[in-house]
Amino acid sequence: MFCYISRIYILVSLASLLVFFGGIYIYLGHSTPSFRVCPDNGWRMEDLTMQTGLKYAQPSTQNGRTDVNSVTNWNAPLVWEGTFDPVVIDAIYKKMDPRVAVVVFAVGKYTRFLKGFLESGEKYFLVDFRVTYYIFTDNEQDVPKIKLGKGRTISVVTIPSAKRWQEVVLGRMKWTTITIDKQIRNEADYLYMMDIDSVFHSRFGAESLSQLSAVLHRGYYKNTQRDQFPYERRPKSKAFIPYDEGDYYYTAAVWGGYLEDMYKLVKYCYTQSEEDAKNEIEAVWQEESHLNKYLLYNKPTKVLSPEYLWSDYDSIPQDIKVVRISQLVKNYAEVRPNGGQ
Ligand SMILES: CC(=O)N[C@H]1[C@@H](OP(=O)(O)OP(=O)(O)OC[C@H]2O[C@@H](n3ccc(=O)[nH]c3=O)[C@H](O)[C@@H]2O)O[C@H](CO)[C@H](O)[C@@H]1O
Ligand SMILES: [Mn+2]
Repeated sequence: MFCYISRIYILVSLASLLVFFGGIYIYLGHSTPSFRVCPDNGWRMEDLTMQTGLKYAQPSTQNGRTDVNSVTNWNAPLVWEGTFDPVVIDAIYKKMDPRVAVVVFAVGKYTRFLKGFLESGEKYFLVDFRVTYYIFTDNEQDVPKIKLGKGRTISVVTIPSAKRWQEVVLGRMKWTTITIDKQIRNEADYLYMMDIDSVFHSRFGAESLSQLSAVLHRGYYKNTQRDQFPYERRPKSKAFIPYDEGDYYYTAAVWGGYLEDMYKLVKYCYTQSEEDAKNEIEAVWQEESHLNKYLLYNKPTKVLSPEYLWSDYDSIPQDIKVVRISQLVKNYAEVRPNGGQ
């Protein structure tokens, strides 16, 4: 009898242990990427909690931006200056203290852009957050020594040189996929992909963080009909989008999200472009075409206005109240290994 009870007791104990640890395993985010937990402090991503006693302006249901739309037709925020309060946003996201990876490529002559990008990034990009710049380059010696803020680091990844710029821009998908698997997965909660030929001019903060955030391309955000978007139109390519479909045209120069969601998307762009290469076709705007295809059928959870990537080539219209980061004017023919466009 005693023996029988103790056997039941052991079985029940084992079962409860299983349930307990199973629960912790699921809680720690091993089930779905959107349930990730910051490993350092156990804070769940996108828990919109805030400390008590914070002082900030009362939000209004009546006043806000009226000159632009600040919500998509799938009810995701469309972020413009004036649609968020940085005090509230920072309070929410600082509680989690996420680790943010920024992946940039500086291959060939593009190392000249590193200094301006990094120095301005230290002034304006997610200030007071933990940031690691992953610099993929074929020339480690040309990575400048920049004074970084607390909790911010640089990690250099050496990759081969390239003969064609198209090879570099598409290669970003391949090398990022490989390096997330090898290294970044254990070091970051969010990941951004960015062009290096840009300079930050103003706050680019935690309001940009979400499961998947994409930026409206400055050239097509206002009056362009969907059949005029520069999507890939040849059915032979994996990036093909028919003329009567499309939401927006997104830039491939700034995009970000949860590490695992970004991994899935970067890998998608990589494998789709590999398929295209097998079929002897290259999408019209390389990875940007594949990115736009993905985001049409897998909607981003935040859409960022062109404030989050403007260009020094263009004048600034009324609805762009602040330029947060801008592409530099460059001599394409001089800076690219196989010349211009
Ligand atoms: C504003 C915008 O929409 N930018 C996109 C547009 O780029 P851009 O015309 O701005 O292309 P780009 O010359 O800046 O190339 C994209 C990035 O690749 C890297 N790079 C490129 C060439 C090279 O020799 N070495 C090197 O390191 C570097 O990080 C650069 O910023 O079209 C490209 C693909 O056609 C990409 O989709 C860019 O994201
Ligand atoms: Mn660029």
